[in-house]
Amino acid sequence: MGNACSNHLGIPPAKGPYAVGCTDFMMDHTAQGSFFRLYYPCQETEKAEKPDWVPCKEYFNGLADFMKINRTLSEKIFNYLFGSFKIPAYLDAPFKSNGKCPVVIFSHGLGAFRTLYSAICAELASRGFIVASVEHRDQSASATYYFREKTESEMANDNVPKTSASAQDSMIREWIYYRVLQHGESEFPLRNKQVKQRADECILALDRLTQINSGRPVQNVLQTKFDCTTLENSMDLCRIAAMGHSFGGATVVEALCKEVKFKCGVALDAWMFPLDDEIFARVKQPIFFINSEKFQWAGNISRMKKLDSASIQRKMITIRGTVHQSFPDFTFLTGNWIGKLMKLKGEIDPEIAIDLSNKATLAFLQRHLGLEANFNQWDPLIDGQDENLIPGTNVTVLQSAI
Ligand SMILES: CCN(CC)CCN(C[C@]12C[C@](c3ccc(C(F)(F)F)cc3)(C1)C2)C(=O)Cn1c(SCc2ccc(F)cc2)nc(=O)c2c1C=CC2
Repeated sequence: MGNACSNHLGIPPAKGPYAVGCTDFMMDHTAQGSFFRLYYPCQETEKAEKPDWVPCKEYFNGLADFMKINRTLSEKIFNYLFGSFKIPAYLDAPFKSNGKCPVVIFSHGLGAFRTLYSAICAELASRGFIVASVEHRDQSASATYYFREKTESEMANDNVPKTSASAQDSMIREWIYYRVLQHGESEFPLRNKQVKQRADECILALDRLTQINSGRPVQNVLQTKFDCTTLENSMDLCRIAAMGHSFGGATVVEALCKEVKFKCGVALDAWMFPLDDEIFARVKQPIFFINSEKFQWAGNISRMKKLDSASIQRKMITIRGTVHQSFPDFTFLTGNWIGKLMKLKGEIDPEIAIDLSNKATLAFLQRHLGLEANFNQWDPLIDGQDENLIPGTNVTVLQSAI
């Protein structure tokens, strides 16, 4: 059953002209460092294998904590349901592009982590973007890790001979799990602090990419086979956007406010709660809100509308028949009835929904990053002109609430 049903299920392959490479990058090794999964246009290589979608079991444990279900039981279920899926990209494949690539920094949602939006990130990479999907250490991720040096005693009782000890052997992996809101703890102070840290982590990821692009030596603490020097002069650092899902959508608004290098933002089903009221007047860049039909509510939409501006382009569309989970990869990985039961799928075919979201995103990025591609063919989607799109929102917002 497991393998049979997973044959027709899987993360949809990217549709753009480029093959997609994927690698992980962490620098430095501490919890204050930058950790992201990089998706990029690569050389066609049949020999490279595709990376595991969920890199290790601790992520499933974190997901169980997030969903308040038992760890041992859920680890078996998750492994059975999702253990065999691969990402539609070639692990550590050599970078290839004719010309400088625009850059997108992607921020995941509450309880998610860096690998769960590969359908979106791989699609952008197949269209010529370099995409860094950040893994946040603000305790909003289901799980994440960093490294600390081994103590003398830990080194002592190692059986690794000192001679062969590599950087990795002198380091211990430390896990940070999802921080559950304590009983009676008010949510806003936590989420507000987290959204600020998340924005800083997006800016730090951009700084690391800038370092890699300049050819200055970088030290990736993860010993991948990917050679970062092949990315020298590969990025167009005048064409940078921020993108994110849910909590990651709020992170987009916060990051745009803090860093003008982000020329525009795309917020997928943004959760606006963590943001300070006074931020809305301070954001100067164009923002595209792509919403699901089922997740949004009046209070959340009215905060998005606070960003409406006569001079700065702010757009909003809603994809019919979608739910909050229509954006992360889970929506492709279960059969219909499990998917609908767990609210991982809406009424619309998940591939049609993500295709609309991706094409609308590409059109918006071409318009506001000044790309010379053909993504403007999808301009009508930015205005919600499609049978599966609603211009603006389906949610009624009282005029007084705006
Ligand atoms: C009871 C837990 N309670 C926690 C506060 C609410 C939990 N919840 C609804 C969920 C996530 C759900 C999920 C995942 C994954 C499977 C699986 F089975 F496929 F693995 C199933 C069921 C459980 C749908 C959300 O938090 C929704 N949400 C999300 S979901 C982002 C996400 C998380 C984990 C993923 F694997 C993929 C995507 N990101 C946000 O930024 C925000 C919200 C709400 C406000 C802000």
